[in-house]
Amino acid sequence: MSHKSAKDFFRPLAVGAPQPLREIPARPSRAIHFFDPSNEKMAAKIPAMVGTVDVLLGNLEDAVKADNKVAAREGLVRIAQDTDFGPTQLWTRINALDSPWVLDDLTTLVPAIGEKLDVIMVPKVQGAEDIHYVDRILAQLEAKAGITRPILVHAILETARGVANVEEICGASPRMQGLSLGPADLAADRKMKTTRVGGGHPGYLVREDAPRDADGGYLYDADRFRFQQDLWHYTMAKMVDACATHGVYPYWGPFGDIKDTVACEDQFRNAFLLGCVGAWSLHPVQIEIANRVFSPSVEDIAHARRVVAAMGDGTGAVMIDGKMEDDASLKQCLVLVELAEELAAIDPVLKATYDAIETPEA
Ligand SMILES: CCC(=O)SCCNC(=O)CCNC(=O)[C@H](O)C(C)(C)COP(=O)(O)OP(=O)(O)OC[C@H]1O[C@@H](n2cnc3c(N)ncnc32)[C@H](O)[C@@H]1OP(=O)(O)O
Ligand SMILES: O=CC(=O)O
Ligand SMILES: [Mg+2]
Repeated sequence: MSHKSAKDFFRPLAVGAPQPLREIPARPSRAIHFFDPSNEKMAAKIPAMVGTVDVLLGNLEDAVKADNKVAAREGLVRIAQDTDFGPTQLWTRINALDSPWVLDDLTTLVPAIGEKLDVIMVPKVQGAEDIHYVDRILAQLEAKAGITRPILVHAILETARGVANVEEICGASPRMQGLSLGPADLAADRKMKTTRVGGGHPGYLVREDAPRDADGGYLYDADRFRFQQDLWHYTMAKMVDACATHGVYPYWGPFGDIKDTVACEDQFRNAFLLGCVGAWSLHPVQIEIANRVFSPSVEDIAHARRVVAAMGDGTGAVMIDGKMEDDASLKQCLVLVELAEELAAIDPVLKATYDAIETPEA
């Protein structure tokens, strides 16, 4: 928990810094699309991607070669200054707080493109102290540059200590926009014995009981079903609870097997069903997957609207298709209906799809 008193929580941390937000706006962010601003081929594609993806993120940290750190920072400044982002958010991922690059990242980006930067993603966050550091320096830089609205902060949950401190991280600052689960660094930090970027592992499984022979002996050699388990369930659920408690947004992070679009979709859908609002896209092919998976389906919206219509003032119990619906299932339906409305406001194709759903009689 923050050590600030409640009355000071929403006070700017530097004279002249913008007033902190009291609520994080629910802006669609189904795909956070990563690009390396020092990679000319990738960078050239960014202006045309505006409007096709909810968030474009200029990555300065891992996956950018050490020799290219300055070029990436300068490339991001150039792209941000030259591009009209319209409805698309612009985020960046700065280098780690213990790296030789992060101070220059912050002191360069905020004055140059602070008005255009919606969110700064901070990697390898360990506890509230990391957020407090970023919070204060951002306030100082915003004040100096005359930035008129606060730049929000997003933390990556990718260390064991970060997971242990997840609640205090979410509540460390009114700038906290959300958290992403970073499975690659987290696996390394925990000393998990995997070599992948997200996804399951064939060795992490539960096996069907061995059948018995006529004398009741176990047939251990028999063919038995194996059910691969989810390595990330505990962390994702813990992250979602911490985010919901503090009014910030949870995200799945990267899925590294770019060619396995089916497993990527599964990973994203698990995150969606468990409460996440989006995931990272590392390659253009993952944008469509995230946009589809993190938008409520036509079937879910049709059902949710039926429940809303049938529930009248929102109290009591009704039967729909043999199932009991009441105040609590109505609230779940409203989560989907409200998300659909937010997405329809920025996605005309989705709006037309949702508008075409027949609305039931009340
Ligand atoms: C693991 C923990 C983490 O920190 S994950 C986050 C850090 N990693 C990243 O940000 C990775 C970002 N993505 C990439 O670097 C590339 O997509 C990787 C995975 C290396 C694949 O690149 P490549 O072999 O060029 O793919 P490709 O030949 O299929 O590319 C086709 C065209 O699309 C482009 N492209 C590729 N990725 C992006 C991207 N993220 N954003 C925009 N454009 C992208 C390629 O440059 C290529 O362009 P062209 O057709 O040759 O002109
Ligand atoms: O930064 C992301 C990760 O998985 O590590
Ligand atoms: Mg990482």
